[in-house]
Amino acid sequence: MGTALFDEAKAHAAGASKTGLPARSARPLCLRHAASLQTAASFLWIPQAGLLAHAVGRIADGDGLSHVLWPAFFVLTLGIAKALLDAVGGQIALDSARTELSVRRQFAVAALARRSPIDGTRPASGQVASVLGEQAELVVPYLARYFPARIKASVIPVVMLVCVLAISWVAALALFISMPLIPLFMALIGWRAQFASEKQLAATGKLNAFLLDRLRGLATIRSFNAVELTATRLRADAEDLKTRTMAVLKIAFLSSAVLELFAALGVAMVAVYVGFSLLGEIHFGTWSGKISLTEGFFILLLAPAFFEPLRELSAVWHDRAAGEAAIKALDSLGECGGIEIVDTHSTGPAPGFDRLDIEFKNVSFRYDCLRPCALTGFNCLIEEGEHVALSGASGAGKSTLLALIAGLAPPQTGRVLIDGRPVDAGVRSTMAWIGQTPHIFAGSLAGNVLLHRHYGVLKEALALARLDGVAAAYGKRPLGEGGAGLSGGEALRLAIARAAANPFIRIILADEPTAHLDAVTAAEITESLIALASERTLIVATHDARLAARMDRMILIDAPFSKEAAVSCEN
Ligand SMILES: Nc1ncnc2c1ncn2[C@@H]1O[C@H](COP(=O)(O)OP(=O)(O)OP(=O)(O)O)[C@@H](O)[C@H]1O
Repeated sequence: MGTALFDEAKAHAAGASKTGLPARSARPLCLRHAASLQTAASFLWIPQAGLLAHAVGRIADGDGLSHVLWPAFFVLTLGIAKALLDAVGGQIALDSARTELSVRRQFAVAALARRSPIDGTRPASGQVASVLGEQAELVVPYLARYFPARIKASVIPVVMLVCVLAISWVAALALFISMPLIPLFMALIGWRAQFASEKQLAATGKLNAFLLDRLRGLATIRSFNAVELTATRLRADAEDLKTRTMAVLKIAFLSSAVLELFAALGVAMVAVYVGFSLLGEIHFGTWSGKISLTEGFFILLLAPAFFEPLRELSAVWHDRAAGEAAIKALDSLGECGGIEIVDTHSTGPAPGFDRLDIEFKNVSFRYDCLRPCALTGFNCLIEEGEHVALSGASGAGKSTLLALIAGLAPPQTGRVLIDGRPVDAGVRSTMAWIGQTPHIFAGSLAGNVLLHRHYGVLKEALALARLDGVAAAYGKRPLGEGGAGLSGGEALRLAIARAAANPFIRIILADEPTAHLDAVTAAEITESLIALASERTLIVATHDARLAARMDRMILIDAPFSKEAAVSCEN
């Protein structure tokens, strides 16, 4: 069962690889099996009702209770079988819905992981967290409950109608008249419900994104005295979400009210007809001329059951609207677009490369078509082991160049070659990136340096980064959130120690490592970097003349709009 679903999920993914989206119309096979079991369970009510009506008829005819023992036994047996089929079907539906959700989540996460960190169009983290965590859960009730309910609603009423029609065409007509009005009204309401659900989920995502963003910048908000303005905006967004949620609830209540009204009318019409027929007031509407108590009771038992699948469908109608909106939101996370990282398939530590020379061949790159090129026709060769400073005016493209070496984006024209081949995940695993604000995980300083590597390398890495004193002071105590408690210089040293603890590193990319540091700390960081880069390639984008002077050579990058070539000069 699980395998079949998985195969189908793989087929989704295969079909999706061209479009970037899983095929939405395909339903896992297991969901169909679950719906079949639950439908079969509902059908068992027909023989149960027949047996009950038969027993009541016998009792009314004055037969002894012994004549109803066998029907009672069969009603009980059918009841147990019905409950079992329903429970097994429900469990299968739930399991398949969860598996389907996992497949869609994996697909969305894989697509997000491909998006480059330099892609400015990436969805906000708060929104992603809201869609992947909270909103995605709405897919489960939609698939597990709505899908089987829809199958039941399309099959069971028809069969029950045929059973009633076999006895009385008037009772069948009463049911038939009230039935189509229900799906019609529910379809009309459903379109509105889905629209409202999509808007509500979008508002939830927006509010989460806004909240996370502002929480991250709480210190800035406080220092610029913008607390009240932020709170006002938050209040307005929360109010908007409340309005949208109320709109969805209003529609949900409306759809239930419509169904109950028509179901009650249908059952009432049948009950009036059967009652007056049994009293002898009505003499038409049956094939046999007169309705018996057994037949009348059978029709009365089937009438509410006729509406039951529709009532069930109405109860999960809102799940459909919310579930489809959640699938849409998940799929939109999985959509291709924006800047993608080159080759995200991790191959583990790279096997031996010959010489990791880095070569730019006529490389041009722009972030999007609305912006000018960040690099134009750029050529250069950096040999393995060289220490190079990238210099140039702010906005000249130094960080962009580092990003292209790391394969965080492919160039639009030209080629970036390392060891004579385009950048891939293997060669990326030989690189360390040292930025101005390294990410510090929740945990101890040693844990942040090692990142699950062997403990043996810790001492040497800390010593190289001149972080041993700080590490001794912290001991096993966890660092504050986002590295709170570490100075900017110490956070940078931690990044250097991390790179030193990784034995596979051969290329170090450093983006303005000494920016915002005082002269003494900048000099210390410079020394640590040079120690780290011994027998390794070091490429530093910097405005720091002292750091640049310690490199073997400097590559000067022209200002934007006029970069035809890079000027290289020996130190
Ligand atoms: N993520 C991004 N999305 C869109 N445009 C970007 C992005 N990052 C940089 N740019 C643009 O690309 C150009 C080059 O930016 P880049 O950061 O590479 O310059 P830089 O030389 O490193 O500047 P600085 O010395 O100020 O750090 C600039 O015009 C910048 O506005």
